[in-house]
Amino acid sequence: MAKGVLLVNLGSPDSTNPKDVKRYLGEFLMDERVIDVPKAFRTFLVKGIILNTRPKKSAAAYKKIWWDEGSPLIVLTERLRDKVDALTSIPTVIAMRYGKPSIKQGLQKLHDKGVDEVLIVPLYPQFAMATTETILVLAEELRKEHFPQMSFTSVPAFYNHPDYVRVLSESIKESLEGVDYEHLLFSYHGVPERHIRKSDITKSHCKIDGQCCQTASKAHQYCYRHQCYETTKQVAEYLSLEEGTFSTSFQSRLGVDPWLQPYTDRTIDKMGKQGTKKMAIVTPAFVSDCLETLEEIAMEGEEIFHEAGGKDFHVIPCINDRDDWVKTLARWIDQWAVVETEMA
Ligand SMILES: C=CC1=C(C)c2cc3[nH]c(cc4nc(cc5[nH]c(cc1n2)c(C)c5CCC(=O)O)C(CCC(=O)O)=C4C)c(C)c3C=C
Ligand SMILES: [Fe+2]
Ligand SMILES: [Fe+2]
Repeated sequence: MAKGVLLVNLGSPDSTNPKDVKRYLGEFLMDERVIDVPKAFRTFLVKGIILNTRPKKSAAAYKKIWWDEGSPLIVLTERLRDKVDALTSIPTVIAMRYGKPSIKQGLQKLHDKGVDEVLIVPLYPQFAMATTETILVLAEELRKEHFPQMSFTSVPAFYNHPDYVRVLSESIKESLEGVDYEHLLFSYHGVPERHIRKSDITKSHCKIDGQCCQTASKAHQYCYRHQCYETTKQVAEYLSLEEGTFSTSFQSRLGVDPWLQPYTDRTIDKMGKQGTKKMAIVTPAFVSDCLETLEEIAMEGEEIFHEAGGKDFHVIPCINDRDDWVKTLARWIDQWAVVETEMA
């Protein structure tokens, strides 16, 4: 039995050309775990409405953040892979849930190296059906159809893992060194409230009422909202942040359904209008900097803050390919390899 690792991130378009952006958004938004409505309605919404207007707007946004080497999200995931691969003896490849390299290509690469035991690492600290779950479901479908000899194990959501909390907290501490700020906002990618209820394995716990996420429940193993608030809480404890100097919000909503609140854009606007002059912002739902951090937060967010009367807007980078994060991932991989070998 030979072991290998598949690091999986969200993915990006092949280029900033609106045609490539349209193809990417089509694959992304037709995923039933992203826009979770009946297929006929999803097809109408995505192909009949969203893909007629959004690709041009998104392409313009991608143009603002694109690097010479390509999409920041892909380049940063490649850098992470190179560093992790150099630290462990287990072959490590990357894959994207949408776009390239696909999960099928990643598994094929591992297969070609003789790997038949795969550790899947969804690069999302918090579980969501639109991220972690869709990766695992697709990987299993591909395994059954193309790689029946392979077996999979996956790294669970690591939102509260002490190693991850330490890496994220240290990254915040370093970025804030010498920075004068009044408020630190933890901005997570949003999801429709409906997704939270759908992922509730108890079918009755998640009410999104401000209390459920603080009341112990086995539902929290799959509750994105709980896991986001827990990441904030544990980082705040690690950094000894004072109550009232930090808060949590949710960004990037799409469509008219209610998404998790408070919304990041409105929060930034409100803070500026209420007199906050210096704020810092961190985006812990993203391991790699991407469109949502480099454009929506660092550009649009800053503009909202300035227009609302704010002055200094400090954006903390994602953990990307930081050495302590690379070492953490390599250690998790090595631990998995040892345990699996001992059990074999
Ligand atoms: C219904 C729509 C969407 C859900 C639900 C959603 C959840 C979700 N997404 C991420 C991480 C990323 N999303 C990114 C871009 C992006 N997300 C959506 C829509 C939903 N996301 C769209 C339409 C886009 C494309 C850009 C745009 O048109 O605005 C990215 C960036 C990709 C990049 O190339 O840089 C990331 C990363 C999470 C973590 C999440 C749920 C928890
Ligand atoms: Fe998204
Ligand atoms: Fe909850």
